[in-house]
Amino acid sequence: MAAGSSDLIRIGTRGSRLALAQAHEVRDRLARAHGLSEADFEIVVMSTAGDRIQDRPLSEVGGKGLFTREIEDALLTNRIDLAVHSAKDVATILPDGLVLSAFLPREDVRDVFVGRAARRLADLPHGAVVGSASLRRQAQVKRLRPDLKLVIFRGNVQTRLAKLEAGEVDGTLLALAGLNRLGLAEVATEILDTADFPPAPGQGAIAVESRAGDARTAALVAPIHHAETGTALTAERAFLATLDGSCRTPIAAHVRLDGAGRLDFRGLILTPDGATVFETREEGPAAEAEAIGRRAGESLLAEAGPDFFAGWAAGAIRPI
Ligand SMILES: NCc1[nH]cc(CCC(=O)O)c1CC(=O)O
Repeated sequence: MAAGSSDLIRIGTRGSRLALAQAHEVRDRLARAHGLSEADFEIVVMSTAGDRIQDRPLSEVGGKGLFTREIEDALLTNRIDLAVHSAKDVATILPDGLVLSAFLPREDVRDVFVGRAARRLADLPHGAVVGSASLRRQAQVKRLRPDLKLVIFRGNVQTRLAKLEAGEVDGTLLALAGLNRLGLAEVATEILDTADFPPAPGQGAIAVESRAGDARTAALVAPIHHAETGTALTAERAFLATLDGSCRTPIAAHVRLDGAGRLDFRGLILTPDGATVFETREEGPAAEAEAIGRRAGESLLAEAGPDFFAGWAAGAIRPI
């Protein structure tokens, strides 16, 4: 590619260390796939509402695209060519004119416990304090340990680890994928099994977003797209979309592919106190990923009944 700055491939990202690590991974894979060098790319760092609002739980701040909107605006106004996101931060409905054009091979989907008072979640003393900003993780912890006190714990991975170190909480939960990408996996004191801690839809995957009509960027990212991750994410995102993806509902989903064209889907919704859980499993051809995810969502909606979600609207069930 010519060295003229007009030819630079502009990659939009948030500025956290994790976001930058993800943007660099996309850049490096693109460079390898096309015989390009770092000098052919520009990393454009942007701040999102999710980065600026630190004092409230994400579920209260609400709104779709909390970590993506400003970056999507930059795509739509042609200030960047592609955006790199944690797939789990990307809303199920994208702004008109944008598409998810590639997914990188998925990292480990599991959550980890980082404990100070104990190495294992089960060994925390009665009434210990666990910090998490995620309603899903809060509900899953409450389900196993109703005695624990859950507090809102915002900030990027480093900030949360510093708060833990400072003694603000006795333990916290993080995505192993993020720790791996930061080279910080050794801070985990327990890797949580997906049986008890199924991940958020999309956890561990990096998504590339671009303009729908942008053939140049589509061709650029095609070689770095990982088809299996795309299939898993298609099912998990269809599930989330069917359930409305309200950030106020703890939702978990995990797709496994057997490598022979079959897909195994597990999806759950919980009440925030973890006392009630609805779970579904679906199995089918990987080629029907979207329909399987939707079917799983519909079956949970039917099982949980309208009151499950109506309770939220009416405030009958409160976020912890
Ligand atoms: N906005 C939070 C967020 N979005 C993606 C990740 C981790 C990386 C991933 O799931 O791919 C994290 C941090 C965490 O959950 O610990």
